[in-house]
Amino acid sequence: MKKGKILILGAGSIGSYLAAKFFRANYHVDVIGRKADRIGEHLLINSKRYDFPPTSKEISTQSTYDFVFLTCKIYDLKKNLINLSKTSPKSKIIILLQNCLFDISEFEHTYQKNFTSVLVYDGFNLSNNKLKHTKGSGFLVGNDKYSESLLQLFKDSLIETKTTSNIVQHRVEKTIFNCTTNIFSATYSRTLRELFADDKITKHMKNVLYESYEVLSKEIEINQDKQDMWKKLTQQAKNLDHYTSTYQDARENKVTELSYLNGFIIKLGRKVGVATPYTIEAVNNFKSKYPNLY
Ligand SMILES: NC(=O)C1=CN([C@@H]2O[C@H](COP(=O)(O)OP(=O)(O)OC[C@H]3O[C@@H](n4cnc5c(N)ncnc54)[C@H](OP(=O)(O)O)[C@@H]3O)[C@@H](O)[C@H]2O)C=CC1
Ligand SMILES: CC(C)(CO)C(=O)C(=O)O
Repeated sequence: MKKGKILILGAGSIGSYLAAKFFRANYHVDVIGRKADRIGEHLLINSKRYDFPPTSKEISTQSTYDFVFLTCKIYDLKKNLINLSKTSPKSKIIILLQNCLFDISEFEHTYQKNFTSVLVYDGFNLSNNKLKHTKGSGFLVGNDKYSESLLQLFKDSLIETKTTSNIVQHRVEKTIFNCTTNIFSATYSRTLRELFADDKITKHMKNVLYESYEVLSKEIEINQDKQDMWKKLTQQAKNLDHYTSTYQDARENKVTELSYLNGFIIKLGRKVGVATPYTIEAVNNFKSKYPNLY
């Protein structure tokens, strides 16, 4: 007998990974994906073969799920939530996995209010039915009324998780890190190691980190200082032979999430009166290389 019912909306890198892991753990999994048929019946995760659940292009109405995972990009999130509310499958929990800063309460005017979010520290890259998974530190789950059942699901599906009592601080830190590295990785087509090996780029990245920090600290109390944050990022990233997700998107000619990262900082900077010249310069450099992907 199946253990529970799960809907995955977005069969990209993260969605396909979760779908295969949950399916192997004997959950009923429905996958919605525009290009999910490219995966077929088997997904290879780091060359290991997983059966892949049936996929479709439309959400079937009136179903009831234990979990709905929204694994689309942030720019598709609102549209998909509206679509979800129109087709109205019911779910006990709706889980958002997007990077960037967003306010969950923004979505709570939709028909269901049971949102939670998870931060992902591993790296995933899907190409046809092959998924490359680079080990970071797993999935980070906050501490709310949904955590227990979510942790149980991940544990049961052999997905590594960690918990935190303050997911907002982690989200802020991750946003600042992504603002600092991703745009440069894409603009210069470099891995993290290669970025940190270049003094000129490193200086620019540090200025972008400081600016992002200054802007966000006007809105949110950040529990570490910017020098420590820079040191932490440098230690974590300088030896990683990893192309950021933004570079991977740009290489595949896919719209990136940069307008929700650096673009968000520029807009918020204007609102709170903090100048962001280094971020604007980084965005202009990116746009001159990829005019349609911002
Ligand atoms: N990949 C990673 O390592 C990490 C990703 N994240 C975050 O997770 C989120 C998802 O990332 P990722 O999996 O890499 O992104 P992908 O672009 O690989 O996957 C998203 C998928 O959702 C599909 N999609 C969106 N809307 C619909 C819809 N209405 N119907 C059907 N399919 C839809 C997209 O289809 P189409 O291709 O047709 O647009 C795409 O295939 C992002 O916000 C990212 O920041 C966080 C940490 C790590
Ligand atoms: C590079 C990393 C790990 C942090 O900036 C990341 O989250 C990404 O690739 O988007």
